[in-house]
Amino acid sequence: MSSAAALIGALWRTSCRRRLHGAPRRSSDAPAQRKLVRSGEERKPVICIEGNIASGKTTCLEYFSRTSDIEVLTEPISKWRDVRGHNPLALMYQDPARWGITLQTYVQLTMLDRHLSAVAAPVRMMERSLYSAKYIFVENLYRSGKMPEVDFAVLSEWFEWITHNISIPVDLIVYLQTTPQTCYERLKQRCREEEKVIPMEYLEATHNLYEDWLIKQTAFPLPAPVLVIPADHDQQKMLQHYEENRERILAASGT
Ligand SMILES: Nc1ncnc2c1ncn2[C@@H]1O[C@H](COP(=O)(O)OP(=O)(O)O)[C@@H](O)[C@H]1O
Ligand SMILES: O=c1ccn([C@H]2C[C@H](O)[C@@H](COP(=O)(O)O)O2)c(=O)[nH]1
Repeated sequence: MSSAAALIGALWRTSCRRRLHGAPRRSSDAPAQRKLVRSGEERKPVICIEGNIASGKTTCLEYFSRTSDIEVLTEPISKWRDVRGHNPLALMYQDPARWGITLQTYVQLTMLDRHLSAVAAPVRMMERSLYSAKYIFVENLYRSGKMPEVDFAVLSEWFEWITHNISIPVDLIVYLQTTPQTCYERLKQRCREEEKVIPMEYLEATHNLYEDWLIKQTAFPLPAPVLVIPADHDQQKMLQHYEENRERILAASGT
């Protein structure tokens, strides 16, 4: 994979991360943790756009992609739908107990690759993260009884090894906060073949996990501060919200 080469030249180095005053402990804040970091590259701000399925993340990224100084990375969903001729996303929705670990292993790899890829512009905005793959989707499969305990244990070991040993810088999380009902309507409108089987209960479960993680901040460590943007509004209103929040987003990323 493209970023594997980046790791080969990586250095073991003490990772001193900025810590917001009073912010909850973050997963990447292990004291004086020596982590693998990309070498030979200036550190640039990274903003992750988080939100439930069909909440409007891609649409938000499209809007910001019109700004030349921002590099936009969407989720590598085309890979999840086609790895050497197989479709692990479709398989997972057909039989989560059998294929959940297959999809989530590949999601973890491809998201890690996204995080480690060279940043081509002064600011990076990316859709979701290694963190939400684990804290929302793996967690949901496990809690709903659709992922065997051994699969959850193996994925958790991988995740913990990665986050303890590799620096995954995130400077700001922008949470597009929707109701599950809004997502259900947008999901139906988008009509992605693999997702036709998604029931409302699935969106409620992932919504609750997002809320526990990013709003109540009780479930899992936060890798970065969170900016919440209410996202149930129509497209035009959302574009206004993005414009209103542009400075806060870019300022919070340190630019
Ligand atoms: N504010 C909005 N109001 C109505 N429909 C929207 C809005 N934002 C996005 N959509 C539509 O909802 C669907 C899902 O949006 P998308 O940006 O793909 O979400 P995500 O990337 O979070 O899955 C798409 O068909 C998109 O055109
Ligand atoms: O870790 C993950 C991340 C995503 N998915 C699924 C959920 C959706 O069906 C797609 C992503 O689509 P968005 O509409 O952009 O949220 O992939 C998953 O199963 N596991």
